[in-house]
Amino acid sequence: MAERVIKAALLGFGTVGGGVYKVLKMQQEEMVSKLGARVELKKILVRNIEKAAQKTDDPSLLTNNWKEIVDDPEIEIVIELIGGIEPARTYILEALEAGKNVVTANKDLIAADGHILLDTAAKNKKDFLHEAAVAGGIPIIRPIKQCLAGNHISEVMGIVNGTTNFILTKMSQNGMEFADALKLAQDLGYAESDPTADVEGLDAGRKVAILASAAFNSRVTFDDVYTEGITKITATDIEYANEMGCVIKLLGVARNTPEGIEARVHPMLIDVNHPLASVNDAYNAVFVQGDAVQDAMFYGRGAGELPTASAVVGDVFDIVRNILHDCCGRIGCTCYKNLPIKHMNEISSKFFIRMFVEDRPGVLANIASVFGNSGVSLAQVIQRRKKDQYAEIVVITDEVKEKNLKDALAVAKGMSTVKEISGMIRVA
Ligand SMILES: NC(=O)C1=CN([C@@H]2O[C@H](COP(=O)(O)OP(=O)(O)OC[C@H]3O[C@@H](n4cnc5c(N)ncnc54)[C@H](OP(=O)(O)O)[C@@H]3O)[C@@H](O)[C@H]2O)C=CC1
Ligand SMILES: N[C@@H](CC=O)C(=O)O
Repeated sequence: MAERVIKAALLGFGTVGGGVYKVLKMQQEEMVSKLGARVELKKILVRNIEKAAQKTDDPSLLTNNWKEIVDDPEIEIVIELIGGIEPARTYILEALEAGKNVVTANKDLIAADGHILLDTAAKNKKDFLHEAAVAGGIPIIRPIKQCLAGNHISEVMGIVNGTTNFILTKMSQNGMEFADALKLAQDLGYAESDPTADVEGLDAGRKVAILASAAFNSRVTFDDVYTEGITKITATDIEYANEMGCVIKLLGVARNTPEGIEARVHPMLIDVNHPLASVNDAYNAVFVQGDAVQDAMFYGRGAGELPTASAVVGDVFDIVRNILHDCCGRIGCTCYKNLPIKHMNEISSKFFIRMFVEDRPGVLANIASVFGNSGVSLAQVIQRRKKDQYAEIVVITDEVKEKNLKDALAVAKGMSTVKEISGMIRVA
């Protein structure tokens, strides 16, 4: 019997697009035994054909004309790896409407418009798969939607951005400057085309929105997620954290609480013995808590060419099986609930606060009293450096609502004895 060939097109030939091209080549022989068919790239959409020609031994694959792909009935799978909202959104919708299945790693788009893309796929009985959009090479979307479908999931949390984890690791273990560590992360292909998305916590926020929607069966978009990045974390914060037996990690947290869904990304001090403390470099780790499975942890490379391509090609192979069994479109949008989002002000944590205050008797007592008036009690006070007439102090609060902490800081900032509040980090 003739070998079945399934034709696919790649949109974008950058870090991940190049990785997918390589992984498909690496799987060239074995995929036929695995799937009962061969996946063949028929076209690669690029902007600059001359530049892209250096990355392939078959430049005839390259095109800068989208119509050559969307109007080609032979192409059954479109792999979108351009990134960003437009033209990716238009291409994906047109591909689905033209009866093609789609794979993407585009978290920006899914975190904003995932329901529209999934509904369009369902209407056309086509697959829209996006495993690579969260935590790079780690399987997490499929496990949540399929393997853990028998659970009521109450929490998903972890390290979901490789670039910031790489930067924090290099700053704390090698004393590297922020800018140098970021440059290295860019050179290694971990960062987004605009790395602001990584360092300001936006990329992790998008992943938290996607994870929360899948885990809690309720639509959570990027706008629902509180985001804070790592740009304000200094070498001094890292030193204090080390002294306290902690490390600083950028964590994404999604919780399904009786008051609504908590969805947030921010740096956090965690004990060195916490399992996430040893997740370093561009590695990611995600914890899932379900009523039946209880605890599950997923760990692996969260970014980069081949790890991300591994997740993309897994989706492509899944689609090939669905095509062969004529069952595309099996899993559409799983958001059948409409749960409220809990406001950040209502979320409770302990806090690490670093400030410069006048170095004289009574000042600390005054600060403690101001915090106490807003319902914030201080569990620990550390005093270290002195500069002129000022002392740098670090206070660790007891667990308190964000709103109370903000009120206390607003009053403290106005105190004549407080020169500056230099840092505020939540403590796990
Ligand atoms: N890098 C990673 O580790 C991971 C990335 N992702 C996601 O994967 C996607 C791709 O990321 P990545 O490969 O890193 O990004 P790159 O910037 O490396 O690649 C994007 C490619 O798309 C091309 N491109 C941009 N606009 C167009 C267009 N209009 N038509 C055709 N080609 C276009 C770019 O061309 P040109 O070279 O001309 O700019 C570039 O080659 C993004 O959605 C990203 O968020 C997900 C997980 C991990
Ligand atoms: N820029 C992202 C890439 C993968 O999603 C990251 O650093 O995690």
